[in-house]
Amino acid sequence: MSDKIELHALYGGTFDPIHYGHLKPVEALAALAGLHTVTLLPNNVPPHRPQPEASPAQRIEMVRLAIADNPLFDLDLREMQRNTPSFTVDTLDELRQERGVKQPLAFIIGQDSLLTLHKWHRWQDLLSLCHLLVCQRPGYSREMTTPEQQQWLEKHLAKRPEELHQQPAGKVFLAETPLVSISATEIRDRLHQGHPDADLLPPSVSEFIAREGLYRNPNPHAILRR
Ligand SMILES: Nc1ncnc2c1ncn2[C@@H]1O[C@H](COP(=O)(O)OP(=O)(O)OP(=O)(O)O)[C@@H](O)[C@H]1O
Ligand SMILES: O=C(O)c1ccc[n+]([C@@H]2O[C@H](COP(=O)([O-])O)[C@@H](O)[C@H]2O)c1
Repeated sequence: MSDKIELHALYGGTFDPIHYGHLKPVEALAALAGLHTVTLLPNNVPPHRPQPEASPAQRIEMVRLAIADNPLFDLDLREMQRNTPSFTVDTLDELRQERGVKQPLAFIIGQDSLLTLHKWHRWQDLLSLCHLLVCQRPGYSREMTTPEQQQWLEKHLAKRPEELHQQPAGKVFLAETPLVSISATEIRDRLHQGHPDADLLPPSVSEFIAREGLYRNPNPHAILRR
């Protein structure tokens, strides 16, 4: 048996609901970065946004259905066990304690999340705990918004995916993933207006949403967004 420690990648999200914009870019990322497994990590209390419309149990079930036939993905429910804001740095601290200092760990985000990373709790500690693997997202620049953030990015950029496997943390990998123009907000809005969600998410998730009558009532957050 090889004693090589494999890179473990986690993909956090609110997944309200999970959709092809989550799944397709990450499948491509896995091929580019040599990931054998991607662990989906649904949050309980999203730190920087309104509470999800679907319940935790419904979001978990949608994730389960979405990945049921795809051996690339598995599921970690640890954030669901905490009722405090699901700060990523807390989850990574916990994983580091479990996995030790040598295990290469990565956290996957979309480009929109990278651009607001400086607002995350203890964001400066993230790269001491993991690598960040970043999928492109339509409408979001690959340039950071300030020279300081751009400098930070360039200092940590991984030039080759191999670097992610050779050290436990500290690199940012900007992956050339396909642009998928889907958001959970768009899906919720479509369903609130009685439009179909076809082709935006896996059929099993779409069927679950219909069965549960999810996202059917007028959007509870619409007033807040005006
Ligand atoms: N279409 C997409 N392309 C690339 N990354 C995405 C895409 N949709 C979501 N992500 C990334 O997936 C992670 C989890 O996202 P989240 O569950 O909030 O989905 P969302 O579609 O952005 O939701 P919402 O519209 O409710 O804000 C984030 O890091 C986000 O950047
Ligand atoms: O730790 C933070 O401060 C923090 C702030 C915003 C988002 N996150 C995490 O980033 C992931 C994507 O978040 P979201 O809101 O786009 O679904 C999810 O795992 C969140 O818990 C984490």
